[in-house]
Amino acid sequence: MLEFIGISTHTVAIASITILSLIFAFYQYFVRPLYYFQKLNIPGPKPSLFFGTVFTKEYGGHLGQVRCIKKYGKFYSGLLGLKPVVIISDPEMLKEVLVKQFSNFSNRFDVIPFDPAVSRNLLAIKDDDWKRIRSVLIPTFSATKLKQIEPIIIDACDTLVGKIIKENRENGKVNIWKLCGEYSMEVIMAAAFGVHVADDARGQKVCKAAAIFFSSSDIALLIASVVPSLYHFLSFLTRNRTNAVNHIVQVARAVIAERRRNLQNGLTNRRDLLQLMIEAAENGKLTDDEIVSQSFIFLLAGYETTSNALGYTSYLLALNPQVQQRLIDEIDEKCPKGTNLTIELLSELPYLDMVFNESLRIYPPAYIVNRVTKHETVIDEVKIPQDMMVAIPIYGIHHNDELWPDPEKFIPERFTPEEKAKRHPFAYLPFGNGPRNCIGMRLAITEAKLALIKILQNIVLEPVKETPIPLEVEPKFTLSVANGVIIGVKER
Ligand code: HEM
Repeated sequence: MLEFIGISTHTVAIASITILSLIFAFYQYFVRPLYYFQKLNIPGPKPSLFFGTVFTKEYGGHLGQVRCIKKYGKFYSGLLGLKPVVIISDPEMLKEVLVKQFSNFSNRFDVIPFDPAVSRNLLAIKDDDWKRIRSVLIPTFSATKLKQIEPIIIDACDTLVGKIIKENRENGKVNIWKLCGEYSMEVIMAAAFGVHVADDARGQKVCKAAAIFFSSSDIALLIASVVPSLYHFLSFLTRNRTNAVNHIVQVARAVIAERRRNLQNGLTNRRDLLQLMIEAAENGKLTDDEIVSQSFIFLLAGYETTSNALGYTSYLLALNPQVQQRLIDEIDEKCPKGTNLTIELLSELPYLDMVFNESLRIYPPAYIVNRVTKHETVIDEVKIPQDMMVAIPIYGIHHNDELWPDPEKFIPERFTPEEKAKRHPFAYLPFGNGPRNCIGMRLAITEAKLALIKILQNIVLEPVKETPIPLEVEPKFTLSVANGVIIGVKER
């Protein structure tokens, strides 16, 4: 019959097989994952075709974590595009993942594909490579080594407070979010790239590149999360990001070369994170590619997180005058204006510690982290398959009212030693936990606390009519805010 209209049965057979194969492939690749967890009897929100659960309004982002924990409990499932993921929020189970069964959970799932020039970074590398590089870098972040970059931080604190006062005198208000960003950038550039942002053209080049990197489109990442193999075909969408990375890499290489020339010429170099890594390289412990990758990841993981933490704390203090006054009293007693700031001072300010901890609880800049299983395991009688991505919803845990009564309230007293002792240590994870926790934690805390002391020695923070209340928080690369945060200040 079909021969009458010029189509042979042979052609029809081939077309039918092709169509059936395509339907089968479509089913296998896109539809089957939707039922993966149903078969395993693991609860979770219903995934949608192509995008799974994590991009949906109801279950995606930081607020989705809170909703899901309430609805599905301590262990639920999701789909990151097509990738099955289990989400664990129970502190005891997390202790198992992050510490007790660490050897099975020592790697992360590669959500972000890194450009090859910076792919040897600590966040991304795996297994023995990670172990080796982490052990080389750990001493670089020790208290003694941190002391060596203290002058960089103190300088940046002075600049920050100078800028706040100037902006307030000119405008009667301050974009504290932006200024905290500049402060954090100044510290990380000086510490990890050895360049001074204000008066070094290379510093400005990296700053510009970083700004492009942090603001560039995530469409490629979104598509890659659905079909990972497509990422490399999307280079036209990631060109800006790749160029930005190349600029950052060029500067890092130039500074490394300059530092080596200095040493050959008998000059001494400043002691910062970069210098400590260069010294490790002299002993054959790191390659130049690895140093560049670490400088890059310190910028990526350390800039926005620390800046946001300081921005959120300033915002919370402005809105909570009683807490702010108590903190000012503590600062006035232990280190009044004019006292030389030092890292040692921080141990004398317990209320500052409580305030900063509570701020990181309410607004954890790294609001989700993950691990991946090497082999199948059982935790709390739940079977977790091999190669499974395990997500840890930090924001959801910090806002779980079973762990934190009145979770939206800013109550620094939650962090008195007595209150802390009553709580499971894995109910609070702003820096992750276990051997693969945040390596920059000590630097971040020091940087933020010294800035807060310097700020409150000089000014009082307060809300103005432009201050966003409530704060609209956006889950981007870090937990961020949409349009900056404007506050008022009064000089003391
Ligand atoms: C307030 C600021 C910061 C926060 C909230 C934060 C948070 C985190 C979190 C939650 C993780 C994952 C931990 C885990 O998976 O258990 C992490 C990892 C990491 N952070 Fe931070 N971080 C901050 C600042 C910094 C700074 C200043 C640096 C570096 C200069 C840094 C470098 C890193 C690196 C390299 C990793 C990967 C560690 C590894 O895999 O071994 N972070 N951070």
